[in-house]
Amino acid sequence: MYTSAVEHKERQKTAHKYQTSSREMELLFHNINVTINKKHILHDISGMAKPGKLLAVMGPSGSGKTTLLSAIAGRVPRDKGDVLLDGQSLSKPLKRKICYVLQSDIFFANLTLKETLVYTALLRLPDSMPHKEKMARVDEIVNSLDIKKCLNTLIGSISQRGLSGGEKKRANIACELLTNPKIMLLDEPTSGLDSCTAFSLMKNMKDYSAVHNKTVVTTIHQPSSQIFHMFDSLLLLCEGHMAYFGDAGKMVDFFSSMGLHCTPLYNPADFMMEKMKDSDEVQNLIINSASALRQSDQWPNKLKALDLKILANNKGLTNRNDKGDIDETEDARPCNFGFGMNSEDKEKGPYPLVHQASEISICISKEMASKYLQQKYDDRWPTSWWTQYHVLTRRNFTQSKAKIWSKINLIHSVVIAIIAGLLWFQLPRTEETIADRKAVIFFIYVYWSFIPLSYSVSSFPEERTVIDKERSSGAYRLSAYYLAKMTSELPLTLLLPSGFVLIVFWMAGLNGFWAYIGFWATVMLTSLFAQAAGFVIGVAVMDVKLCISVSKIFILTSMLAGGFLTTNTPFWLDWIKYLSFIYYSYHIGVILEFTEAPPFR
Ligand SMILES: Nc1ncnc2c1ncn2[C@@H]1O[C@H](COP(=O)(O)OP(=O)(O)OP(=O)(O)O)[C@@H](O)[C@H]1O
Repeated sequence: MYTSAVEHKERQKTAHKYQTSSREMELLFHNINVTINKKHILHDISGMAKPGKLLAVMGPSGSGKTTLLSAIAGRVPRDKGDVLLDGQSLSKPLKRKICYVLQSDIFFANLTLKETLVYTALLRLPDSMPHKEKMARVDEIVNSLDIKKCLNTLIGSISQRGLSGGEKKRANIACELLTNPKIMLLDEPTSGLDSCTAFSLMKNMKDYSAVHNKTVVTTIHQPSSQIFHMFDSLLLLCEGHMAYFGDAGKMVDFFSSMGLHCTPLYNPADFMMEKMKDSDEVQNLIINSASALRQSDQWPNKLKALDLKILANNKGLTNRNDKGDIDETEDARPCNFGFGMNSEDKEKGPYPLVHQASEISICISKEMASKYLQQKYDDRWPTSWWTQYHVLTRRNFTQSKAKIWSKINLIHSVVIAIIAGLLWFQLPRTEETIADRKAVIFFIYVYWSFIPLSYSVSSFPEERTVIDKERSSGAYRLSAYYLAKMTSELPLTLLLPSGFVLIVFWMAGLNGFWAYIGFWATVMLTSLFAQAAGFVIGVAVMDVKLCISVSKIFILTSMLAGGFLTTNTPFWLDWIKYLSFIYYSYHIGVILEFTEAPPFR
C-alpha cells in the first residue's frame, strides 16, 4: 500500500477525483437552544464557519462546548434553532456530510492502526469506488496526519499497550476524514497532549482544511498562543451563553471595548479564559456586550437575515411560502443568503435583508425537496448490505481472533477433555456404569453451554461504544453487524467443542459411530443456542457485571432443571424443566447412548 512517491502522487490524483465531486459547504447555526434533563444548557447560540477556515469554540469547562457540537451534528435534540449547510436544513443525508470526532478515543483495541483505517475505508466509502482508490485515500490521510510510523501498532487499551495519546487522537480524526466530510467537528482534539504534539496536530488540521477547503469547527480548552493564532474565527461560550463570535484576531479588541485590556505578550486565550471565570459582574458584562455585538454592523449578514426572519415570524408577517404560490422566475437571485452567488447576482447588489429573511422558508423547502429526494436513495448507506456484512465479519474475526484462537482456550479445552476422558475411561458396558454414562453426557452439554455463553455475553457491552459511534455516523446496518458477529464467532463456537467431543466420546467408550455423529450435532446446536442466549443477555443488560450475574443465573437454572441433577422436583415446579435448553440436549444424548446399543451385562 505504501510504495513509491510517483505511485503516491498518481493515487492522490485519482483520490482527488472523488474529493472534488461536490463543492464544499458553509455551516451556519442560529439561535441554538438545548435543554438536557430539564437543564437549559445552551441559550441562543449562533455562528458560522466557512470552507477552508478554522472556527474555534472556547469557554470554561462546563460552558456547553461539547453540547453545541453535538447539537450541530444532530446528535443532541435542539429545543429550537437552525443548523444550515449551504442554506439547507440539516436532513439525515446531510448529517452524513458532517464528521464528528469525539473527545474520547473509541476503537477496537486488538486491531492495528492500519487495520482500523482499512476496515473503516471499506465500510464507509461507497461501493462504487474501486478498492485501489479506497486504499489511496487511506494512504493520503495517513500522510496528511503524519501517522505512517505507527501503522502497524495495535490501538491498545488500558490493559494493553498500544498507540500513544497523540497518535490515538490522530487515528480518531483519520477515521472520520476517510469519508471526505464537508464539515469537521472536533471535540477537544488536543486534550491530554503536550503543547508540541497539540501544536503539530492543530497545524495538520489547519493545513488539511486549507488544502482541501474543509470547514472545521473545533472545541479547545486552553490553546497556546501559537495555536490560538491559527484560528480564523472564534466563538466564546460562558455558562451556555454567547460571549463572542467573530474574527479570532479581533477578540482582544472586543474585550478592550469593555475596558478589559489584555497586556501585550500575554496569551489572548489565557486572558479571555480568566475574564470569563471572573466575577458575575464581569461575566454579565461580557455576555451583554456579545448581545450588543449581534445588533451591530459587525454581525454577519447571513446571521442577521435569520434574526430578521424570526422577528418577522414573531410579528406575524405573511410568508409567501404559506400561500404556496412560489414564482420560480421572479428575481432569480440565489435565495440562500448569498451562498454560491455568481457575478451576475453580485451585480444586482445586496439582497435586502428583510426580503432574504422572508424568503428563507421558500428556499429551504424548494432546494431541499429536490436535493433531498435525489440524495435519499444515494446517501442512505454508503455500502450495500453484503459489503457491510462481509467487511464486518472480517473485521470482527481479526478483532476477536486473539480471543478465539488463544492458546489458553485451546489448552484449557484439551486438558479438560483429557481429564474427563481419563475419569470416565472406557466404561464397561455394565448396569453399574449407567449413571456414569449419563454423567459424562450431561457434563459435555453443560460445559459447551457454559463456555460459548460466557464469551458471547460480554462481547456486546464491550463493543457497544464503538458500534454506537460508527452507527451514529451511518456506517452500517445493525442486521449486518449482528450477523457478521455471529458468523465470525462460529469457529470458537464450533471447532473447539468438535475437538472436545471427539476426545471425550471415544475415550469414554460411548455408543458407536452413529451415536457419535448425533451427539456431535446436538453439542453444536447447544453451543449455538448458548452463544445466541449470551448475545441476547448482553444486548438486553449492557452492563458487564450485571450481564455476568444474569448469565450465571440463566446457566445454573438451566443446569439444575436439565434432568440429571434433580429427578424428584415438586409437581408444581415440574414445568421448569421445559424452560431449560440443557434438558432437551441431555435427553437426546441419553436416547443416542441407550437406544440401539449393545445390551448391558
Ligand atoms: N446528560 C446531562 N444531564 C445533565 N446535565 C448535563 C448533561 N450533559 C451535559 N450536562 C451539563 O451541561 C453543561 C455543559 O456540558 P458540556 O459537556 O457541553 O461542557 P463543555 O464546555 O464541553 O465542558 P468540558 O470543557 O469540561 O468538556 C455542564 O454543566 C454539564 O454538567
